[in-house]
Amino acid sequence: MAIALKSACFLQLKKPEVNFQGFLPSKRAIVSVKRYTPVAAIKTMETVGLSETFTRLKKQGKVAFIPYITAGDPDLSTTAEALKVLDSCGSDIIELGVPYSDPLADGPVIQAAATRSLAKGTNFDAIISMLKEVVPQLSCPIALFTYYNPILKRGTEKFMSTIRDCGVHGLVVPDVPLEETKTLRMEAKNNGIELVLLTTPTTPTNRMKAIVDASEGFVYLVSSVGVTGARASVSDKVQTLLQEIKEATTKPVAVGFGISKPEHVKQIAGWGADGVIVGSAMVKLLGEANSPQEGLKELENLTNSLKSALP
Ligand SMILES: O=P(O)(O)OC[C@@H](O)[C@@H](O)c1c[nH]c2ccccc12
Repeated sequence: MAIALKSACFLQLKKPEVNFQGFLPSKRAIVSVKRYTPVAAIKTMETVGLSETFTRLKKQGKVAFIPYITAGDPDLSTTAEALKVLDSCGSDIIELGVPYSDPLADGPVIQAAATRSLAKGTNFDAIISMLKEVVPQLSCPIALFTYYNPILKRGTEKFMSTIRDCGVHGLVVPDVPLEETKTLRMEAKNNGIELVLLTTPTTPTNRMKAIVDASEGFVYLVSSVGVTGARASVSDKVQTLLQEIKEATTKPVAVGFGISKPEHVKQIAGWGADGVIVGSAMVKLLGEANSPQEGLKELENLTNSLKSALP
């Protein structure tokens, strides 16, 4: 397999000569050059799922870096490149958002990204086709991020088998109430998809315990009330919330909402989080740049600065 290294981080992986399609999604062999290894260590990586990723990181005393970007913003080919940049810069899991017309939990940055993407004609089938091309070139797992309606529209079983077949490992659905997750969890399990559930600062303790019990892959701790969007600081309440969740489960906990600076990342890792999730700050760079190449470069720079702040 020929690899042309474009820059310390931006890696152009040629499509592998060997057709990996014959492997089960989780059994793909992959070649990856990680940016932060002084000597480019070419190694074949097995793309593993979310919980296995956290297990590996924990053994290394590392905290997962989990960026979120909106598919199709500014366009799907840039999304494909962005996934490769994020992977090459050492992201441990990538959350890929399916744009939706009524993103009630999203702030202005991600709402605008979804609007731009939908205006470009991005749809679920096009996202799946892109992922079929790109996922075999990645060394980190993808967690698809969607509101509940696109799943219901397609049918839960069909939705799950479709995302499984393109190599997606995880799924995050922020607006499905716990009481309605039974079918979702069953179909996810039947298709080897890890369904991540979310708990918030206002979730009652008993409900939090039920959520962490049901969550697969990791538990998503929403750091603050309100909608997504970069904040100036991270609430100290997150430290207490993390302690409460860790008393209730041994599952990994990743914190999201508002994280946008190296000091945020350091603080959350210091409070014992197993992962940090950064969305709006990433989406803003990609969607508001003067060109896709400029957006990809800025995405690379922000990823490197946040990733280097993590143990
Ligand atoms: O954008 P932020 O503040 O960095 O938060 C992560 C967030 O983007 C991502 O996980 C996400 C995007 N849309 C959401 C809706 C609900 C919960 C989480 C999300």
